[in-house]
Amino acid sequence: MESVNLKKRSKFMKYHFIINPCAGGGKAWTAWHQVQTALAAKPGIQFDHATSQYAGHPRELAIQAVQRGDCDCLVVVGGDGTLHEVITGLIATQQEEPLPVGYIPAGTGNDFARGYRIATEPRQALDQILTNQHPHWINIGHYHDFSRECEGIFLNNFGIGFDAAIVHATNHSRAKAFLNRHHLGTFAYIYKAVRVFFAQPAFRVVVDNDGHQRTFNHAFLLVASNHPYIGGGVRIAADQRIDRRELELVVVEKRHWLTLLWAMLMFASGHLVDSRFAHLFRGTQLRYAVTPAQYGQIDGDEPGKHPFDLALDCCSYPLWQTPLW
Ligand SMILES: Nc1ncnc2c1ncn2[C@@H]1O[C@H](COP(=O)(O)OP(=O)(O)OP(=O)(O)O)[C@@H](O)[C@H]1O
Repeated sequence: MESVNLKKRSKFMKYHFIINPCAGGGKAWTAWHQVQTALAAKPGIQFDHATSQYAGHPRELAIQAVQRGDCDCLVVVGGDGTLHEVITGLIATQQEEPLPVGYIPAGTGNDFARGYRIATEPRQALDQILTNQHPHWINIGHYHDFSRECEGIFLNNFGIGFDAAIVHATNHSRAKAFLNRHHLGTFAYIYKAVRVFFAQPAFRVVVDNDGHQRTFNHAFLLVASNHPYIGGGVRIAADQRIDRRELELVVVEKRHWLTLLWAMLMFASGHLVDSRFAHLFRGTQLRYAVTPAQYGQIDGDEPGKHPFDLALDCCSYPLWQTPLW
């Protein structure tokens, strides 16, 4: 994918907003109203919008925007799941000159905004888009799962085991909608994390590290990251950068519940990578397999519970948004 002609777009751009009104328990809808007010105060900015009506619709709206060809930048108002869907749709269209994306974060976790340094205040995030002058190419994780013969991307992370079981438990919790509505989504994660900690069994991971196999028979947490943050701001890959063509894989083992508890406390405090409990692998390509069946999470979405046989590599996509620093 080339960045040809993207520079000339900085003036007279037309923005197409895609809003997921349900993201963040309705936070995105409030954010969109703030964005609309801010746009109304800036005459001359051309924009239109579409509201997603169901899960999967953001992807379809992104593809339709490319097919119409009547905008210069797609702006997502929603959570990381909505952004993931939109970029998946855009990559699927295989545009010669990719339509750049801006993001107004309004989900529960907003890890992508932390990783790319986007303000969580909608008007400030909008300014980062409107004042931007050139495309910023970000790294994106691409996976092929040979166990199910499917592929896809991740902007944040692809987790298997502990974090994915928390995502599963939280997503299927009856309290989630209530807690989100009252901006208490983080408590739902913590509550489920404690329960999963005791319930989650160890599993087997075989990592192919440049032709040398490393086997972990008691893996508990396995996360491939594209930037440092997971689970609403926990630092799991401290040195990872979203503008660097690289992925980081961390494996944590369950040897004894006390050492695991210590590792999980290091994880929660953002110091896991400094601990002796974490095994790190870095590269533009990663290859590993997991047995038996485990929960997975891809940017917070659930591919289901099954064995994984994964090959990861990197691709890139342009954002039209200046990072905060
Ligand atoms: N109108 C809609 N009704 C229900 N779901 C929708 C609608 N529009 C989009 N979705 C789906 O909602 C899902 C979750 O969105 P998203 O991840 O952005 O919000 P969130 O879960 O609140 O935020 P976070 O991922 O930060 O926790 C996406 O898969 C998206 O397809």
